[in-house]
Amino acid sequence: MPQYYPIFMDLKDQSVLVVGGGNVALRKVQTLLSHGAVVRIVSPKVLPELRTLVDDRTCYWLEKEYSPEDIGEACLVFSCTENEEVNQQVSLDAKTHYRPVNVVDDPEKCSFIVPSIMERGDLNIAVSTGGSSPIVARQIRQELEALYGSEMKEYLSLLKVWRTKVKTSLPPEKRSVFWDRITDGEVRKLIQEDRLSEAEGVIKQCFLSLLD
Ligand SMILES: C[C@@]1(CC(=O)O)c2cc3[nH]c(cc4nc(cc5[nH]c(cc(n2)[C@H]1CCC(=O)O)[C@@](C)(CC(=O)O)[C@@H]5CCC(=O)O)C(CC(=O)O)=C4CCC(=O)O)c(CCC(=O)O)c3CC(=O)O
Ligand SMILES: NC(=O)C1=CN([C@@H]2O[C@H](COP(=O)(O)OP(=O)(O)OC[C@H]3O[C@@H](n4cnc5c(N)ncnc54)[C@H](O)[C@@H]3O)[C@@H](O)[C@H]2O)C=CC1
Repeated sequence: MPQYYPIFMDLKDQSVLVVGGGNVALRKVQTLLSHGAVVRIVSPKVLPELRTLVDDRTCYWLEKEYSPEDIGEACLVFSCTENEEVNQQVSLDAKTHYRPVNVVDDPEKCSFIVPSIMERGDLNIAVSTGGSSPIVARQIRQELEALYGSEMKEYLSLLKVWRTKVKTSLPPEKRSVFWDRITDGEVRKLIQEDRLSEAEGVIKQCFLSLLD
């Protein structure tokens, strides 16, 4: 089988359906909410943690068993029940409506699977083992978290600001000299050591040295 095709999807204000209200549903709902999705849970029961999110109006809960019309406007569908028949039905209905679907315990019924993710500001790393071992995906994510610390947030936002300036002020051949120098490790290290103004100084000096 070919590998899954990874994409980064904008879920802000998009409707997402989660069928089931157990631990797996909770994990998926938390990640979906932190990415701005409008989450609808369909389940006769939900865990207290999900109940709190519903009470706080962070997501919606339809207190009932799943039925096909629940697919509604959902741009993504997650089936997180322990009932294989229900999971099979959700998968079929979603596919009939051409909606991407994730079924927790059966990659065969999935049209997409969820990676292990880490975020540091604009840095977003997603790790997948294609379903071979979610635990290994988690471990690799944890190794990457140790490698890329909180400095990445500041580092990337600084580079983003300079990118616009550099694009308009330097010719292409000088731009690559600039970026090679700025990303050679020194600036990131200074930010790591909380020496932000020195980091900015290195960037500024390099920029000025390349201006005609
Ligand atoms: C195929 C996939 C479908 C999907 O869910 O999209 C799938 C399937 C299954 N997972 C199972 C078990 C566990 N999964 C986790 C955790 C995560 N599982 C995630 C993704 C995926 N899981 C997709 C493939 C990802 C890939 O590898 O590419 C993560 C990355 C993302 C997320 O779910 O949000 C998230 C880590 C987040 C993080 O911490 O970074 C833990 C807890 C842990 O270890 O922390 C347990 C043990 C808990 C327990 O068993 O109680 C089982 C049961 C059989 C088994 O035990 O193996 C199946 C079914 C099967 O394999 O048939
Ligand atoms: N992909 C993954 O990461 C993992 C998958 N699993 C598997 O995923 C399944 C779910 O795991 P948990 O959340 O721990 O189970 P759980 O038993 O805590 O939750 C199942 C939920 O489904 C709901 N449900 C049952 N019938 C329904 C219906 N007809 N319509 C709507 N909702 C319905 C229940 O009310 C309950 O809230 C299990 O089969 C488990 O083996 C387990 C661990 C990890």
